Amino acid sequence: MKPIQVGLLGLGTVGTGVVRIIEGHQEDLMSQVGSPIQVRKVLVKDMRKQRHLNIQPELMTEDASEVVFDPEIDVVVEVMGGIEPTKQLILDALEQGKHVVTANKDLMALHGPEILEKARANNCDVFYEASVAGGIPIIRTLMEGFSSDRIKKIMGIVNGTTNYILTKMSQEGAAYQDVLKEAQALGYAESDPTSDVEGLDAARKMAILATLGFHATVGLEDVVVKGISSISKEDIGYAKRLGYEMKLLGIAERQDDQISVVVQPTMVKTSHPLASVNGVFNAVYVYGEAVGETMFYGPGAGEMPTATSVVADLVAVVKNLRIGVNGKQGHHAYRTKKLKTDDQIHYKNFILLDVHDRAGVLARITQVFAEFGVSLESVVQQPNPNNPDAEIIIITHEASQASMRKVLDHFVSLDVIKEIKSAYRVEG
Ligand SMILES: NC(=O)C1=CN([C@@H]2O[C@H](COP(=O)(O)OP(=O)(O)OC[C@H]3O[C@@H](n4cnc5c(N)ncnc54)[C@H](OP(=O)(O)O)[C@@H]3O)[C@@H](O)[C@H]2O)C=CC1
Ligand SMILES: N[C@@H](CC=O)C(=O)O
Ligand code: NA
Repeated sequence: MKPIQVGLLGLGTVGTGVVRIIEGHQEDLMSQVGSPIQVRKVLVKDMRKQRHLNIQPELMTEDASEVVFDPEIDVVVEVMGGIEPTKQLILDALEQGKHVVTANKDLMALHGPEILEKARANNCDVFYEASVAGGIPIIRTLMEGFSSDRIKKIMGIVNGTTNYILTKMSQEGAAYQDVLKEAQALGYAESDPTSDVEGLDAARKMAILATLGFHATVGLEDVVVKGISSISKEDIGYAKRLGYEMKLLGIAERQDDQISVVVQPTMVKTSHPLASVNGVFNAVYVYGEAVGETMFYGPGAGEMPTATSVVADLVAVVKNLRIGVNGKQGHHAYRTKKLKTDDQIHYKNFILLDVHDRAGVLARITQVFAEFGVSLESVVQQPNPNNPDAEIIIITHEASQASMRKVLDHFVSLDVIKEIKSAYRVEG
């Protein structure tokens, strides 16, 4: 059978893994799809750059048109990242009737609907398994494995870089900046690592997962985002002492036809399976009305895990080619999106207050919670040898986001409170 010709856009961390898997697993791949898979052309930015694998120099190009307009190329694998010129290259490839596999969550979260529409119009596949949770087959799981269920909640640790940083801070007391540098050296971080640490990368992934899970187009603008850069060692220490782990959690919830999607540092009870997801590992917890609780775990970034998902998508394209069903996936986002308002979003909260140590303080504080209808699970006042004042740690029962905001706003002007030191969502 005629070899399948692949054009690669990018030969960085993921692209290198893709070439290694195509070459190293060729026999198995061929047995599954019925023909050899060959890399025909590879786009890079700088051909003089030293590469970590042996690749014939004549396969490399700095001219994207040699990939997207080559009539011999059947599938374009996009692992270069970014929005432009990447988006235009993908649209051009689809226009040429080429199928596309991409690892690009930035692009799929922002322009997924346009790209998928173009693919349908040209009877082409666009697969993007590697874009969320690197090596975990979560996109295929939501699209196919849970097609019969109605998903109510998706909670994910979907950014390897931040999970790596938080784990090292929690387990080794490591300094934030040092661990970030390590994550960059290991190829986990994005070219602009602020998108990892400020939660944007996770937000893009949650937009993709929520779109697939709830069948409504969730855009990046619908995700409320907070990153990890303001988490202190002290916060992590408090979390541990109270029986929680600090995680950057993406949480997408649906109640009837209303949804909410957030990414924020969250204190996760140590008994919850997400609390023990450490290092660069990712996990996605999915709760379905019929199936109940499920969780998917694996490496969320890195050369070979991410390339595994990319090449699996490539195999899916070729299998579709064999049976002539490319571009026939149908619409996944068939529902109208309705977002919850702040008073419809409920969760437990952790609050750490620095207060004046005098009579009546606790009563004043609990009065504010009562005023806004927030019920408390526990209130602990503890001396701090480094602090002449007192620290009060509060865990609330589930309360609406709107009420909690009012409580915190009120605290700012309450004379007995010196500082709201931290406030986090609590799960589990
Ligand atoms: N790294 C990871 O663990 C994961 C990454 N992803 C996604 O995969 C994609 C690739 O990531 P990664 O491999 O880490 O990125 P790298 O930065 O390591 O590699 C990017 C590659 O694309 C090439 N490239 C970038 N821009 C251009 C351009 N304008 N023209 C030509 N070539 C270009 C670069 O060329 P040159 O080598 O010459 O500089 C390089 O080979 C991104 O979308 C990322 O978000 C998804 C999951 C995990
Ligand atoms: N920078 C990302 C890479 C994978 O998507 C991460 O750290 O998870
Ligand atoms: Na995946």
